[in-house]
Amino acid sequence: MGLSTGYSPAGSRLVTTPLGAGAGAALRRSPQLLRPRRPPLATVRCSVDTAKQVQDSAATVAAEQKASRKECFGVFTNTYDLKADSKTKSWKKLVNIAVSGAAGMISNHLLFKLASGEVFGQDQPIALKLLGSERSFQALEGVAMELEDSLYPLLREVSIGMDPYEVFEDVDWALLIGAKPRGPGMERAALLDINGQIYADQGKALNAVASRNVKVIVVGNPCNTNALICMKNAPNIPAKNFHALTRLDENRAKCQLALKAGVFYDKVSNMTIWGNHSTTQVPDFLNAKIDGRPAKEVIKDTKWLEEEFTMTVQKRGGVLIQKWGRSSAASTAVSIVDAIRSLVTPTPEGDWFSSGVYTTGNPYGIAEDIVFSMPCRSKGDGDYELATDVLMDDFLWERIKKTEAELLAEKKCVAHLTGEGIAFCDLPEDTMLPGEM
Ligand SMILES: NC(=O)C1=CN([C@@H]2O[C@H](COP(=O)(O)OP(=O)(O)OC[C@H]3O[C@@H](n4cnc5c(N)ncnc54)[C@H](OP(=O)(O)O)[C@@H]3O)[C@@H](O)[C@H]2O)C=CC1
Ligand SMILES: O=C([O-])CC(=O)C(=O)O
Repeated sequence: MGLSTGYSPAGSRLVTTPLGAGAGAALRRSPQLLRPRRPPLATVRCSVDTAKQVQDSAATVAAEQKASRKECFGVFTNTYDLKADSKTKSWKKLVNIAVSGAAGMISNHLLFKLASGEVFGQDQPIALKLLGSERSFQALEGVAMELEDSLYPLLREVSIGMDPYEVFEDVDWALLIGAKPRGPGMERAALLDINGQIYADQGKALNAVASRNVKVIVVGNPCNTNALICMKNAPNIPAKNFHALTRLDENRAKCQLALKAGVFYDKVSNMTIWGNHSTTQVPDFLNAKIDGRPAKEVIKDTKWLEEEFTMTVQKRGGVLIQKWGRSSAASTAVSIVDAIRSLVTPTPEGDWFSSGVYTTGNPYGIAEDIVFSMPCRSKGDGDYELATDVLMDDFLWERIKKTEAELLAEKKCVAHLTGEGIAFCDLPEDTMLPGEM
């Protein structure tokens, strides 16, 4: 970084300031400027590649700088030369990551993990594109200020906005967390409709402007059906690229098996969560292994596995809310990190991980055309294959059918959002999110 530029307190004029003062200038903006009608958005790159400046005409560069700086947050308006950094530090090409619900609880943990390099690696510079709303915009600026103050070397750009068509432009990853929480007395059908609408809009936006190979992880609940809606509204993006987060459930299940077996949790492998991220989910103890041996051989108490273990995992979120008064945020952020890392690093030989993915073409006989948590393996290229070396028995299959029935019913409730006709909502029973009791 050389000369640094920031917003003037007056707003429209760009001023050149000594290095570091750009952030201060951004923070001193008046309240109106802190909440502009149209928020600053990264419709162009935040940064200006100084190597490129040498070749381009001065006028083009000036225009590009003006446009880009206007649309980035605080210190991230500053010029940097990523090419020079890549050379000296062997950094990879910048990865663009969009996060929705970015001012929420989960994001508050996740963003700092992303920026620290623990997710994509210490040689991977990133740009964060944070999606908020009128409701959260000021909070989002607070989040961006904390990111500025953390001085993460790998965090090259931060932009904030309220329009998914602008925030999602060229993104390589979309971590979709924003969703209305289910309030007391609210029907699951109403939640499906409200949040489904959000995910239909965001799917359309991804379809229009994101990288053609964007990987999408849907966290906002009900995450399986939200992921299906998002995917159906993004026909130009491979269906395989959409995931619903069930990694938190997998982590919870591993923890319970480790506790019962008296081992550390890194000894538990092949832990599948089948189905919906709800209380019908199926933590699979038939295929799970402890220290390389079938879990059922190590834990001989079948009653415990079938009843207590299963229920504890299904309802872990609710118990946590009762204790803490809020839903899991830190452990959810950790599980999002795990989910991403499972896609960008090769799966250890013989193991697998759980993710809610599109069922079409699945080898297990699960109904097609839903998003269902299943065992996956990755070569570390962002893609995955479903594991085929999986055992099935009557107990497991019966439970899988129950969670499948729930997802098929959810799908009917949102037919108006997936382009499949008129919605008809007749849920088999009002099952709960893991966080509800
Ligand atoms: N899959 C999983 O394993 C888990 C999923 N979850 C789910 O993740 C989601 C986010 O959780 P968390 O970060 O704790 O929640 P928060 O309430 O802290 O944040 C959620 C964000 O959602 C956005 N939002 C979108 N629409 C609405 C709306 N109509 N009303 C209120 N907020 C809205 C808000 O941002 P903005 O205003 O900017 O849009 C808000 O910041 C929830 O749906 C939760 O159920 C939680 C734990 C585990
Ligand atoms: O229901 C919620 O919001 C929380 C949740 O998904 C979980 O803890 O698994």
